[in-house]
Amino acid sequence: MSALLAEIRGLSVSYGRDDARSFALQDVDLDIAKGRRLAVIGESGSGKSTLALALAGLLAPQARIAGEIGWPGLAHVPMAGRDIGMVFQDPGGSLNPVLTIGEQVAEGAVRHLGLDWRAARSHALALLERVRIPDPQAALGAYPHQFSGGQRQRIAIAAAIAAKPGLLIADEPTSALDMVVQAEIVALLDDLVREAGMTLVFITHDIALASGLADDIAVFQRAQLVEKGAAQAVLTKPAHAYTKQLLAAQIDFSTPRLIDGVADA
Ligand SMILES: Nc1ncnc2c1ncn2[C@@H]1O[C@H](COP(=O)(O)OP(=O)(O)OP(=O)(O)O)[C@@H](O)[C@H]1O
Repeated sequence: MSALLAEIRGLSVSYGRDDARSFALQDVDLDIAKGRRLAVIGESGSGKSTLALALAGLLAPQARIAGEIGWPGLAHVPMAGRDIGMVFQDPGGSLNPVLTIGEQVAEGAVRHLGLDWRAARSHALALLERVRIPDPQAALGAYPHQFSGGQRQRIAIAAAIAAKPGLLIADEPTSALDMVVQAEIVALLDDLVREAGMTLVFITHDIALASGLADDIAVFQRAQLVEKGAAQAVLTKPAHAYTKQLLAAQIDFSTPRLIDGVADA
């Protein structure tokens, strides 16, 4: 049994006035095991991104929060950028168009690892090589618009892990990409988290994509966590009608790796 990284207890997040409050998350209890890959699945608006932002301490100031997130084993509440790396759907959103790739990937190492810019640039070069950006030396001085969508996402991943975070949260990181590139990015994330022993929270509406990578699955529907468990169990013996519906929709599109690809629990 893995140690716990995070313990989410009775977490509710709501927006709006008292008389018209809408819940983005409602009474969520979820454990995130250290070193495992958790897929958070659900339709649009089910609260997945809210969960990611709550973990990273990045909820909007107007969000009303109840319940708690505990970090057993950590001496302090983790900080986004340093202890938690974030990758979003649109790498354009996380990369600054007017800064070079080198500056952006090196920045986390300067700020959080205390490297000087020269050392951070070497660190950035190694990271760009690691995420397989062609000609990484030239890439250091290039700008985001000079890369394809898939390459930009690889660069955003390099920037997200530059400070060596223990937790990587990827929020729909492949939704804007074509299917071949999607699979490559998922494989890259999988390699990186295994290598570094990172914990991964992978948010997606695509249960088939999640099945290739997840150890554990949490299924959200309308702000509620409706099912959670080891990926193998959730995918082969779903307990909740909504999970069954998601699986049935995938099976209709005949995704053979849905069950075959499930990581061992
Ligand atoms: N800052 C905010 N102010 C008001 N409502 C919000 C805010 N952020 C999220 N919500 C609402 O909370 C609900 C959950 O949103 P959330 O983005 O977490 O869902 P999601 O499952 O990630 O959806 P998607 O896949 O479309 O990103 C939605 O109804 C959304 O409109």
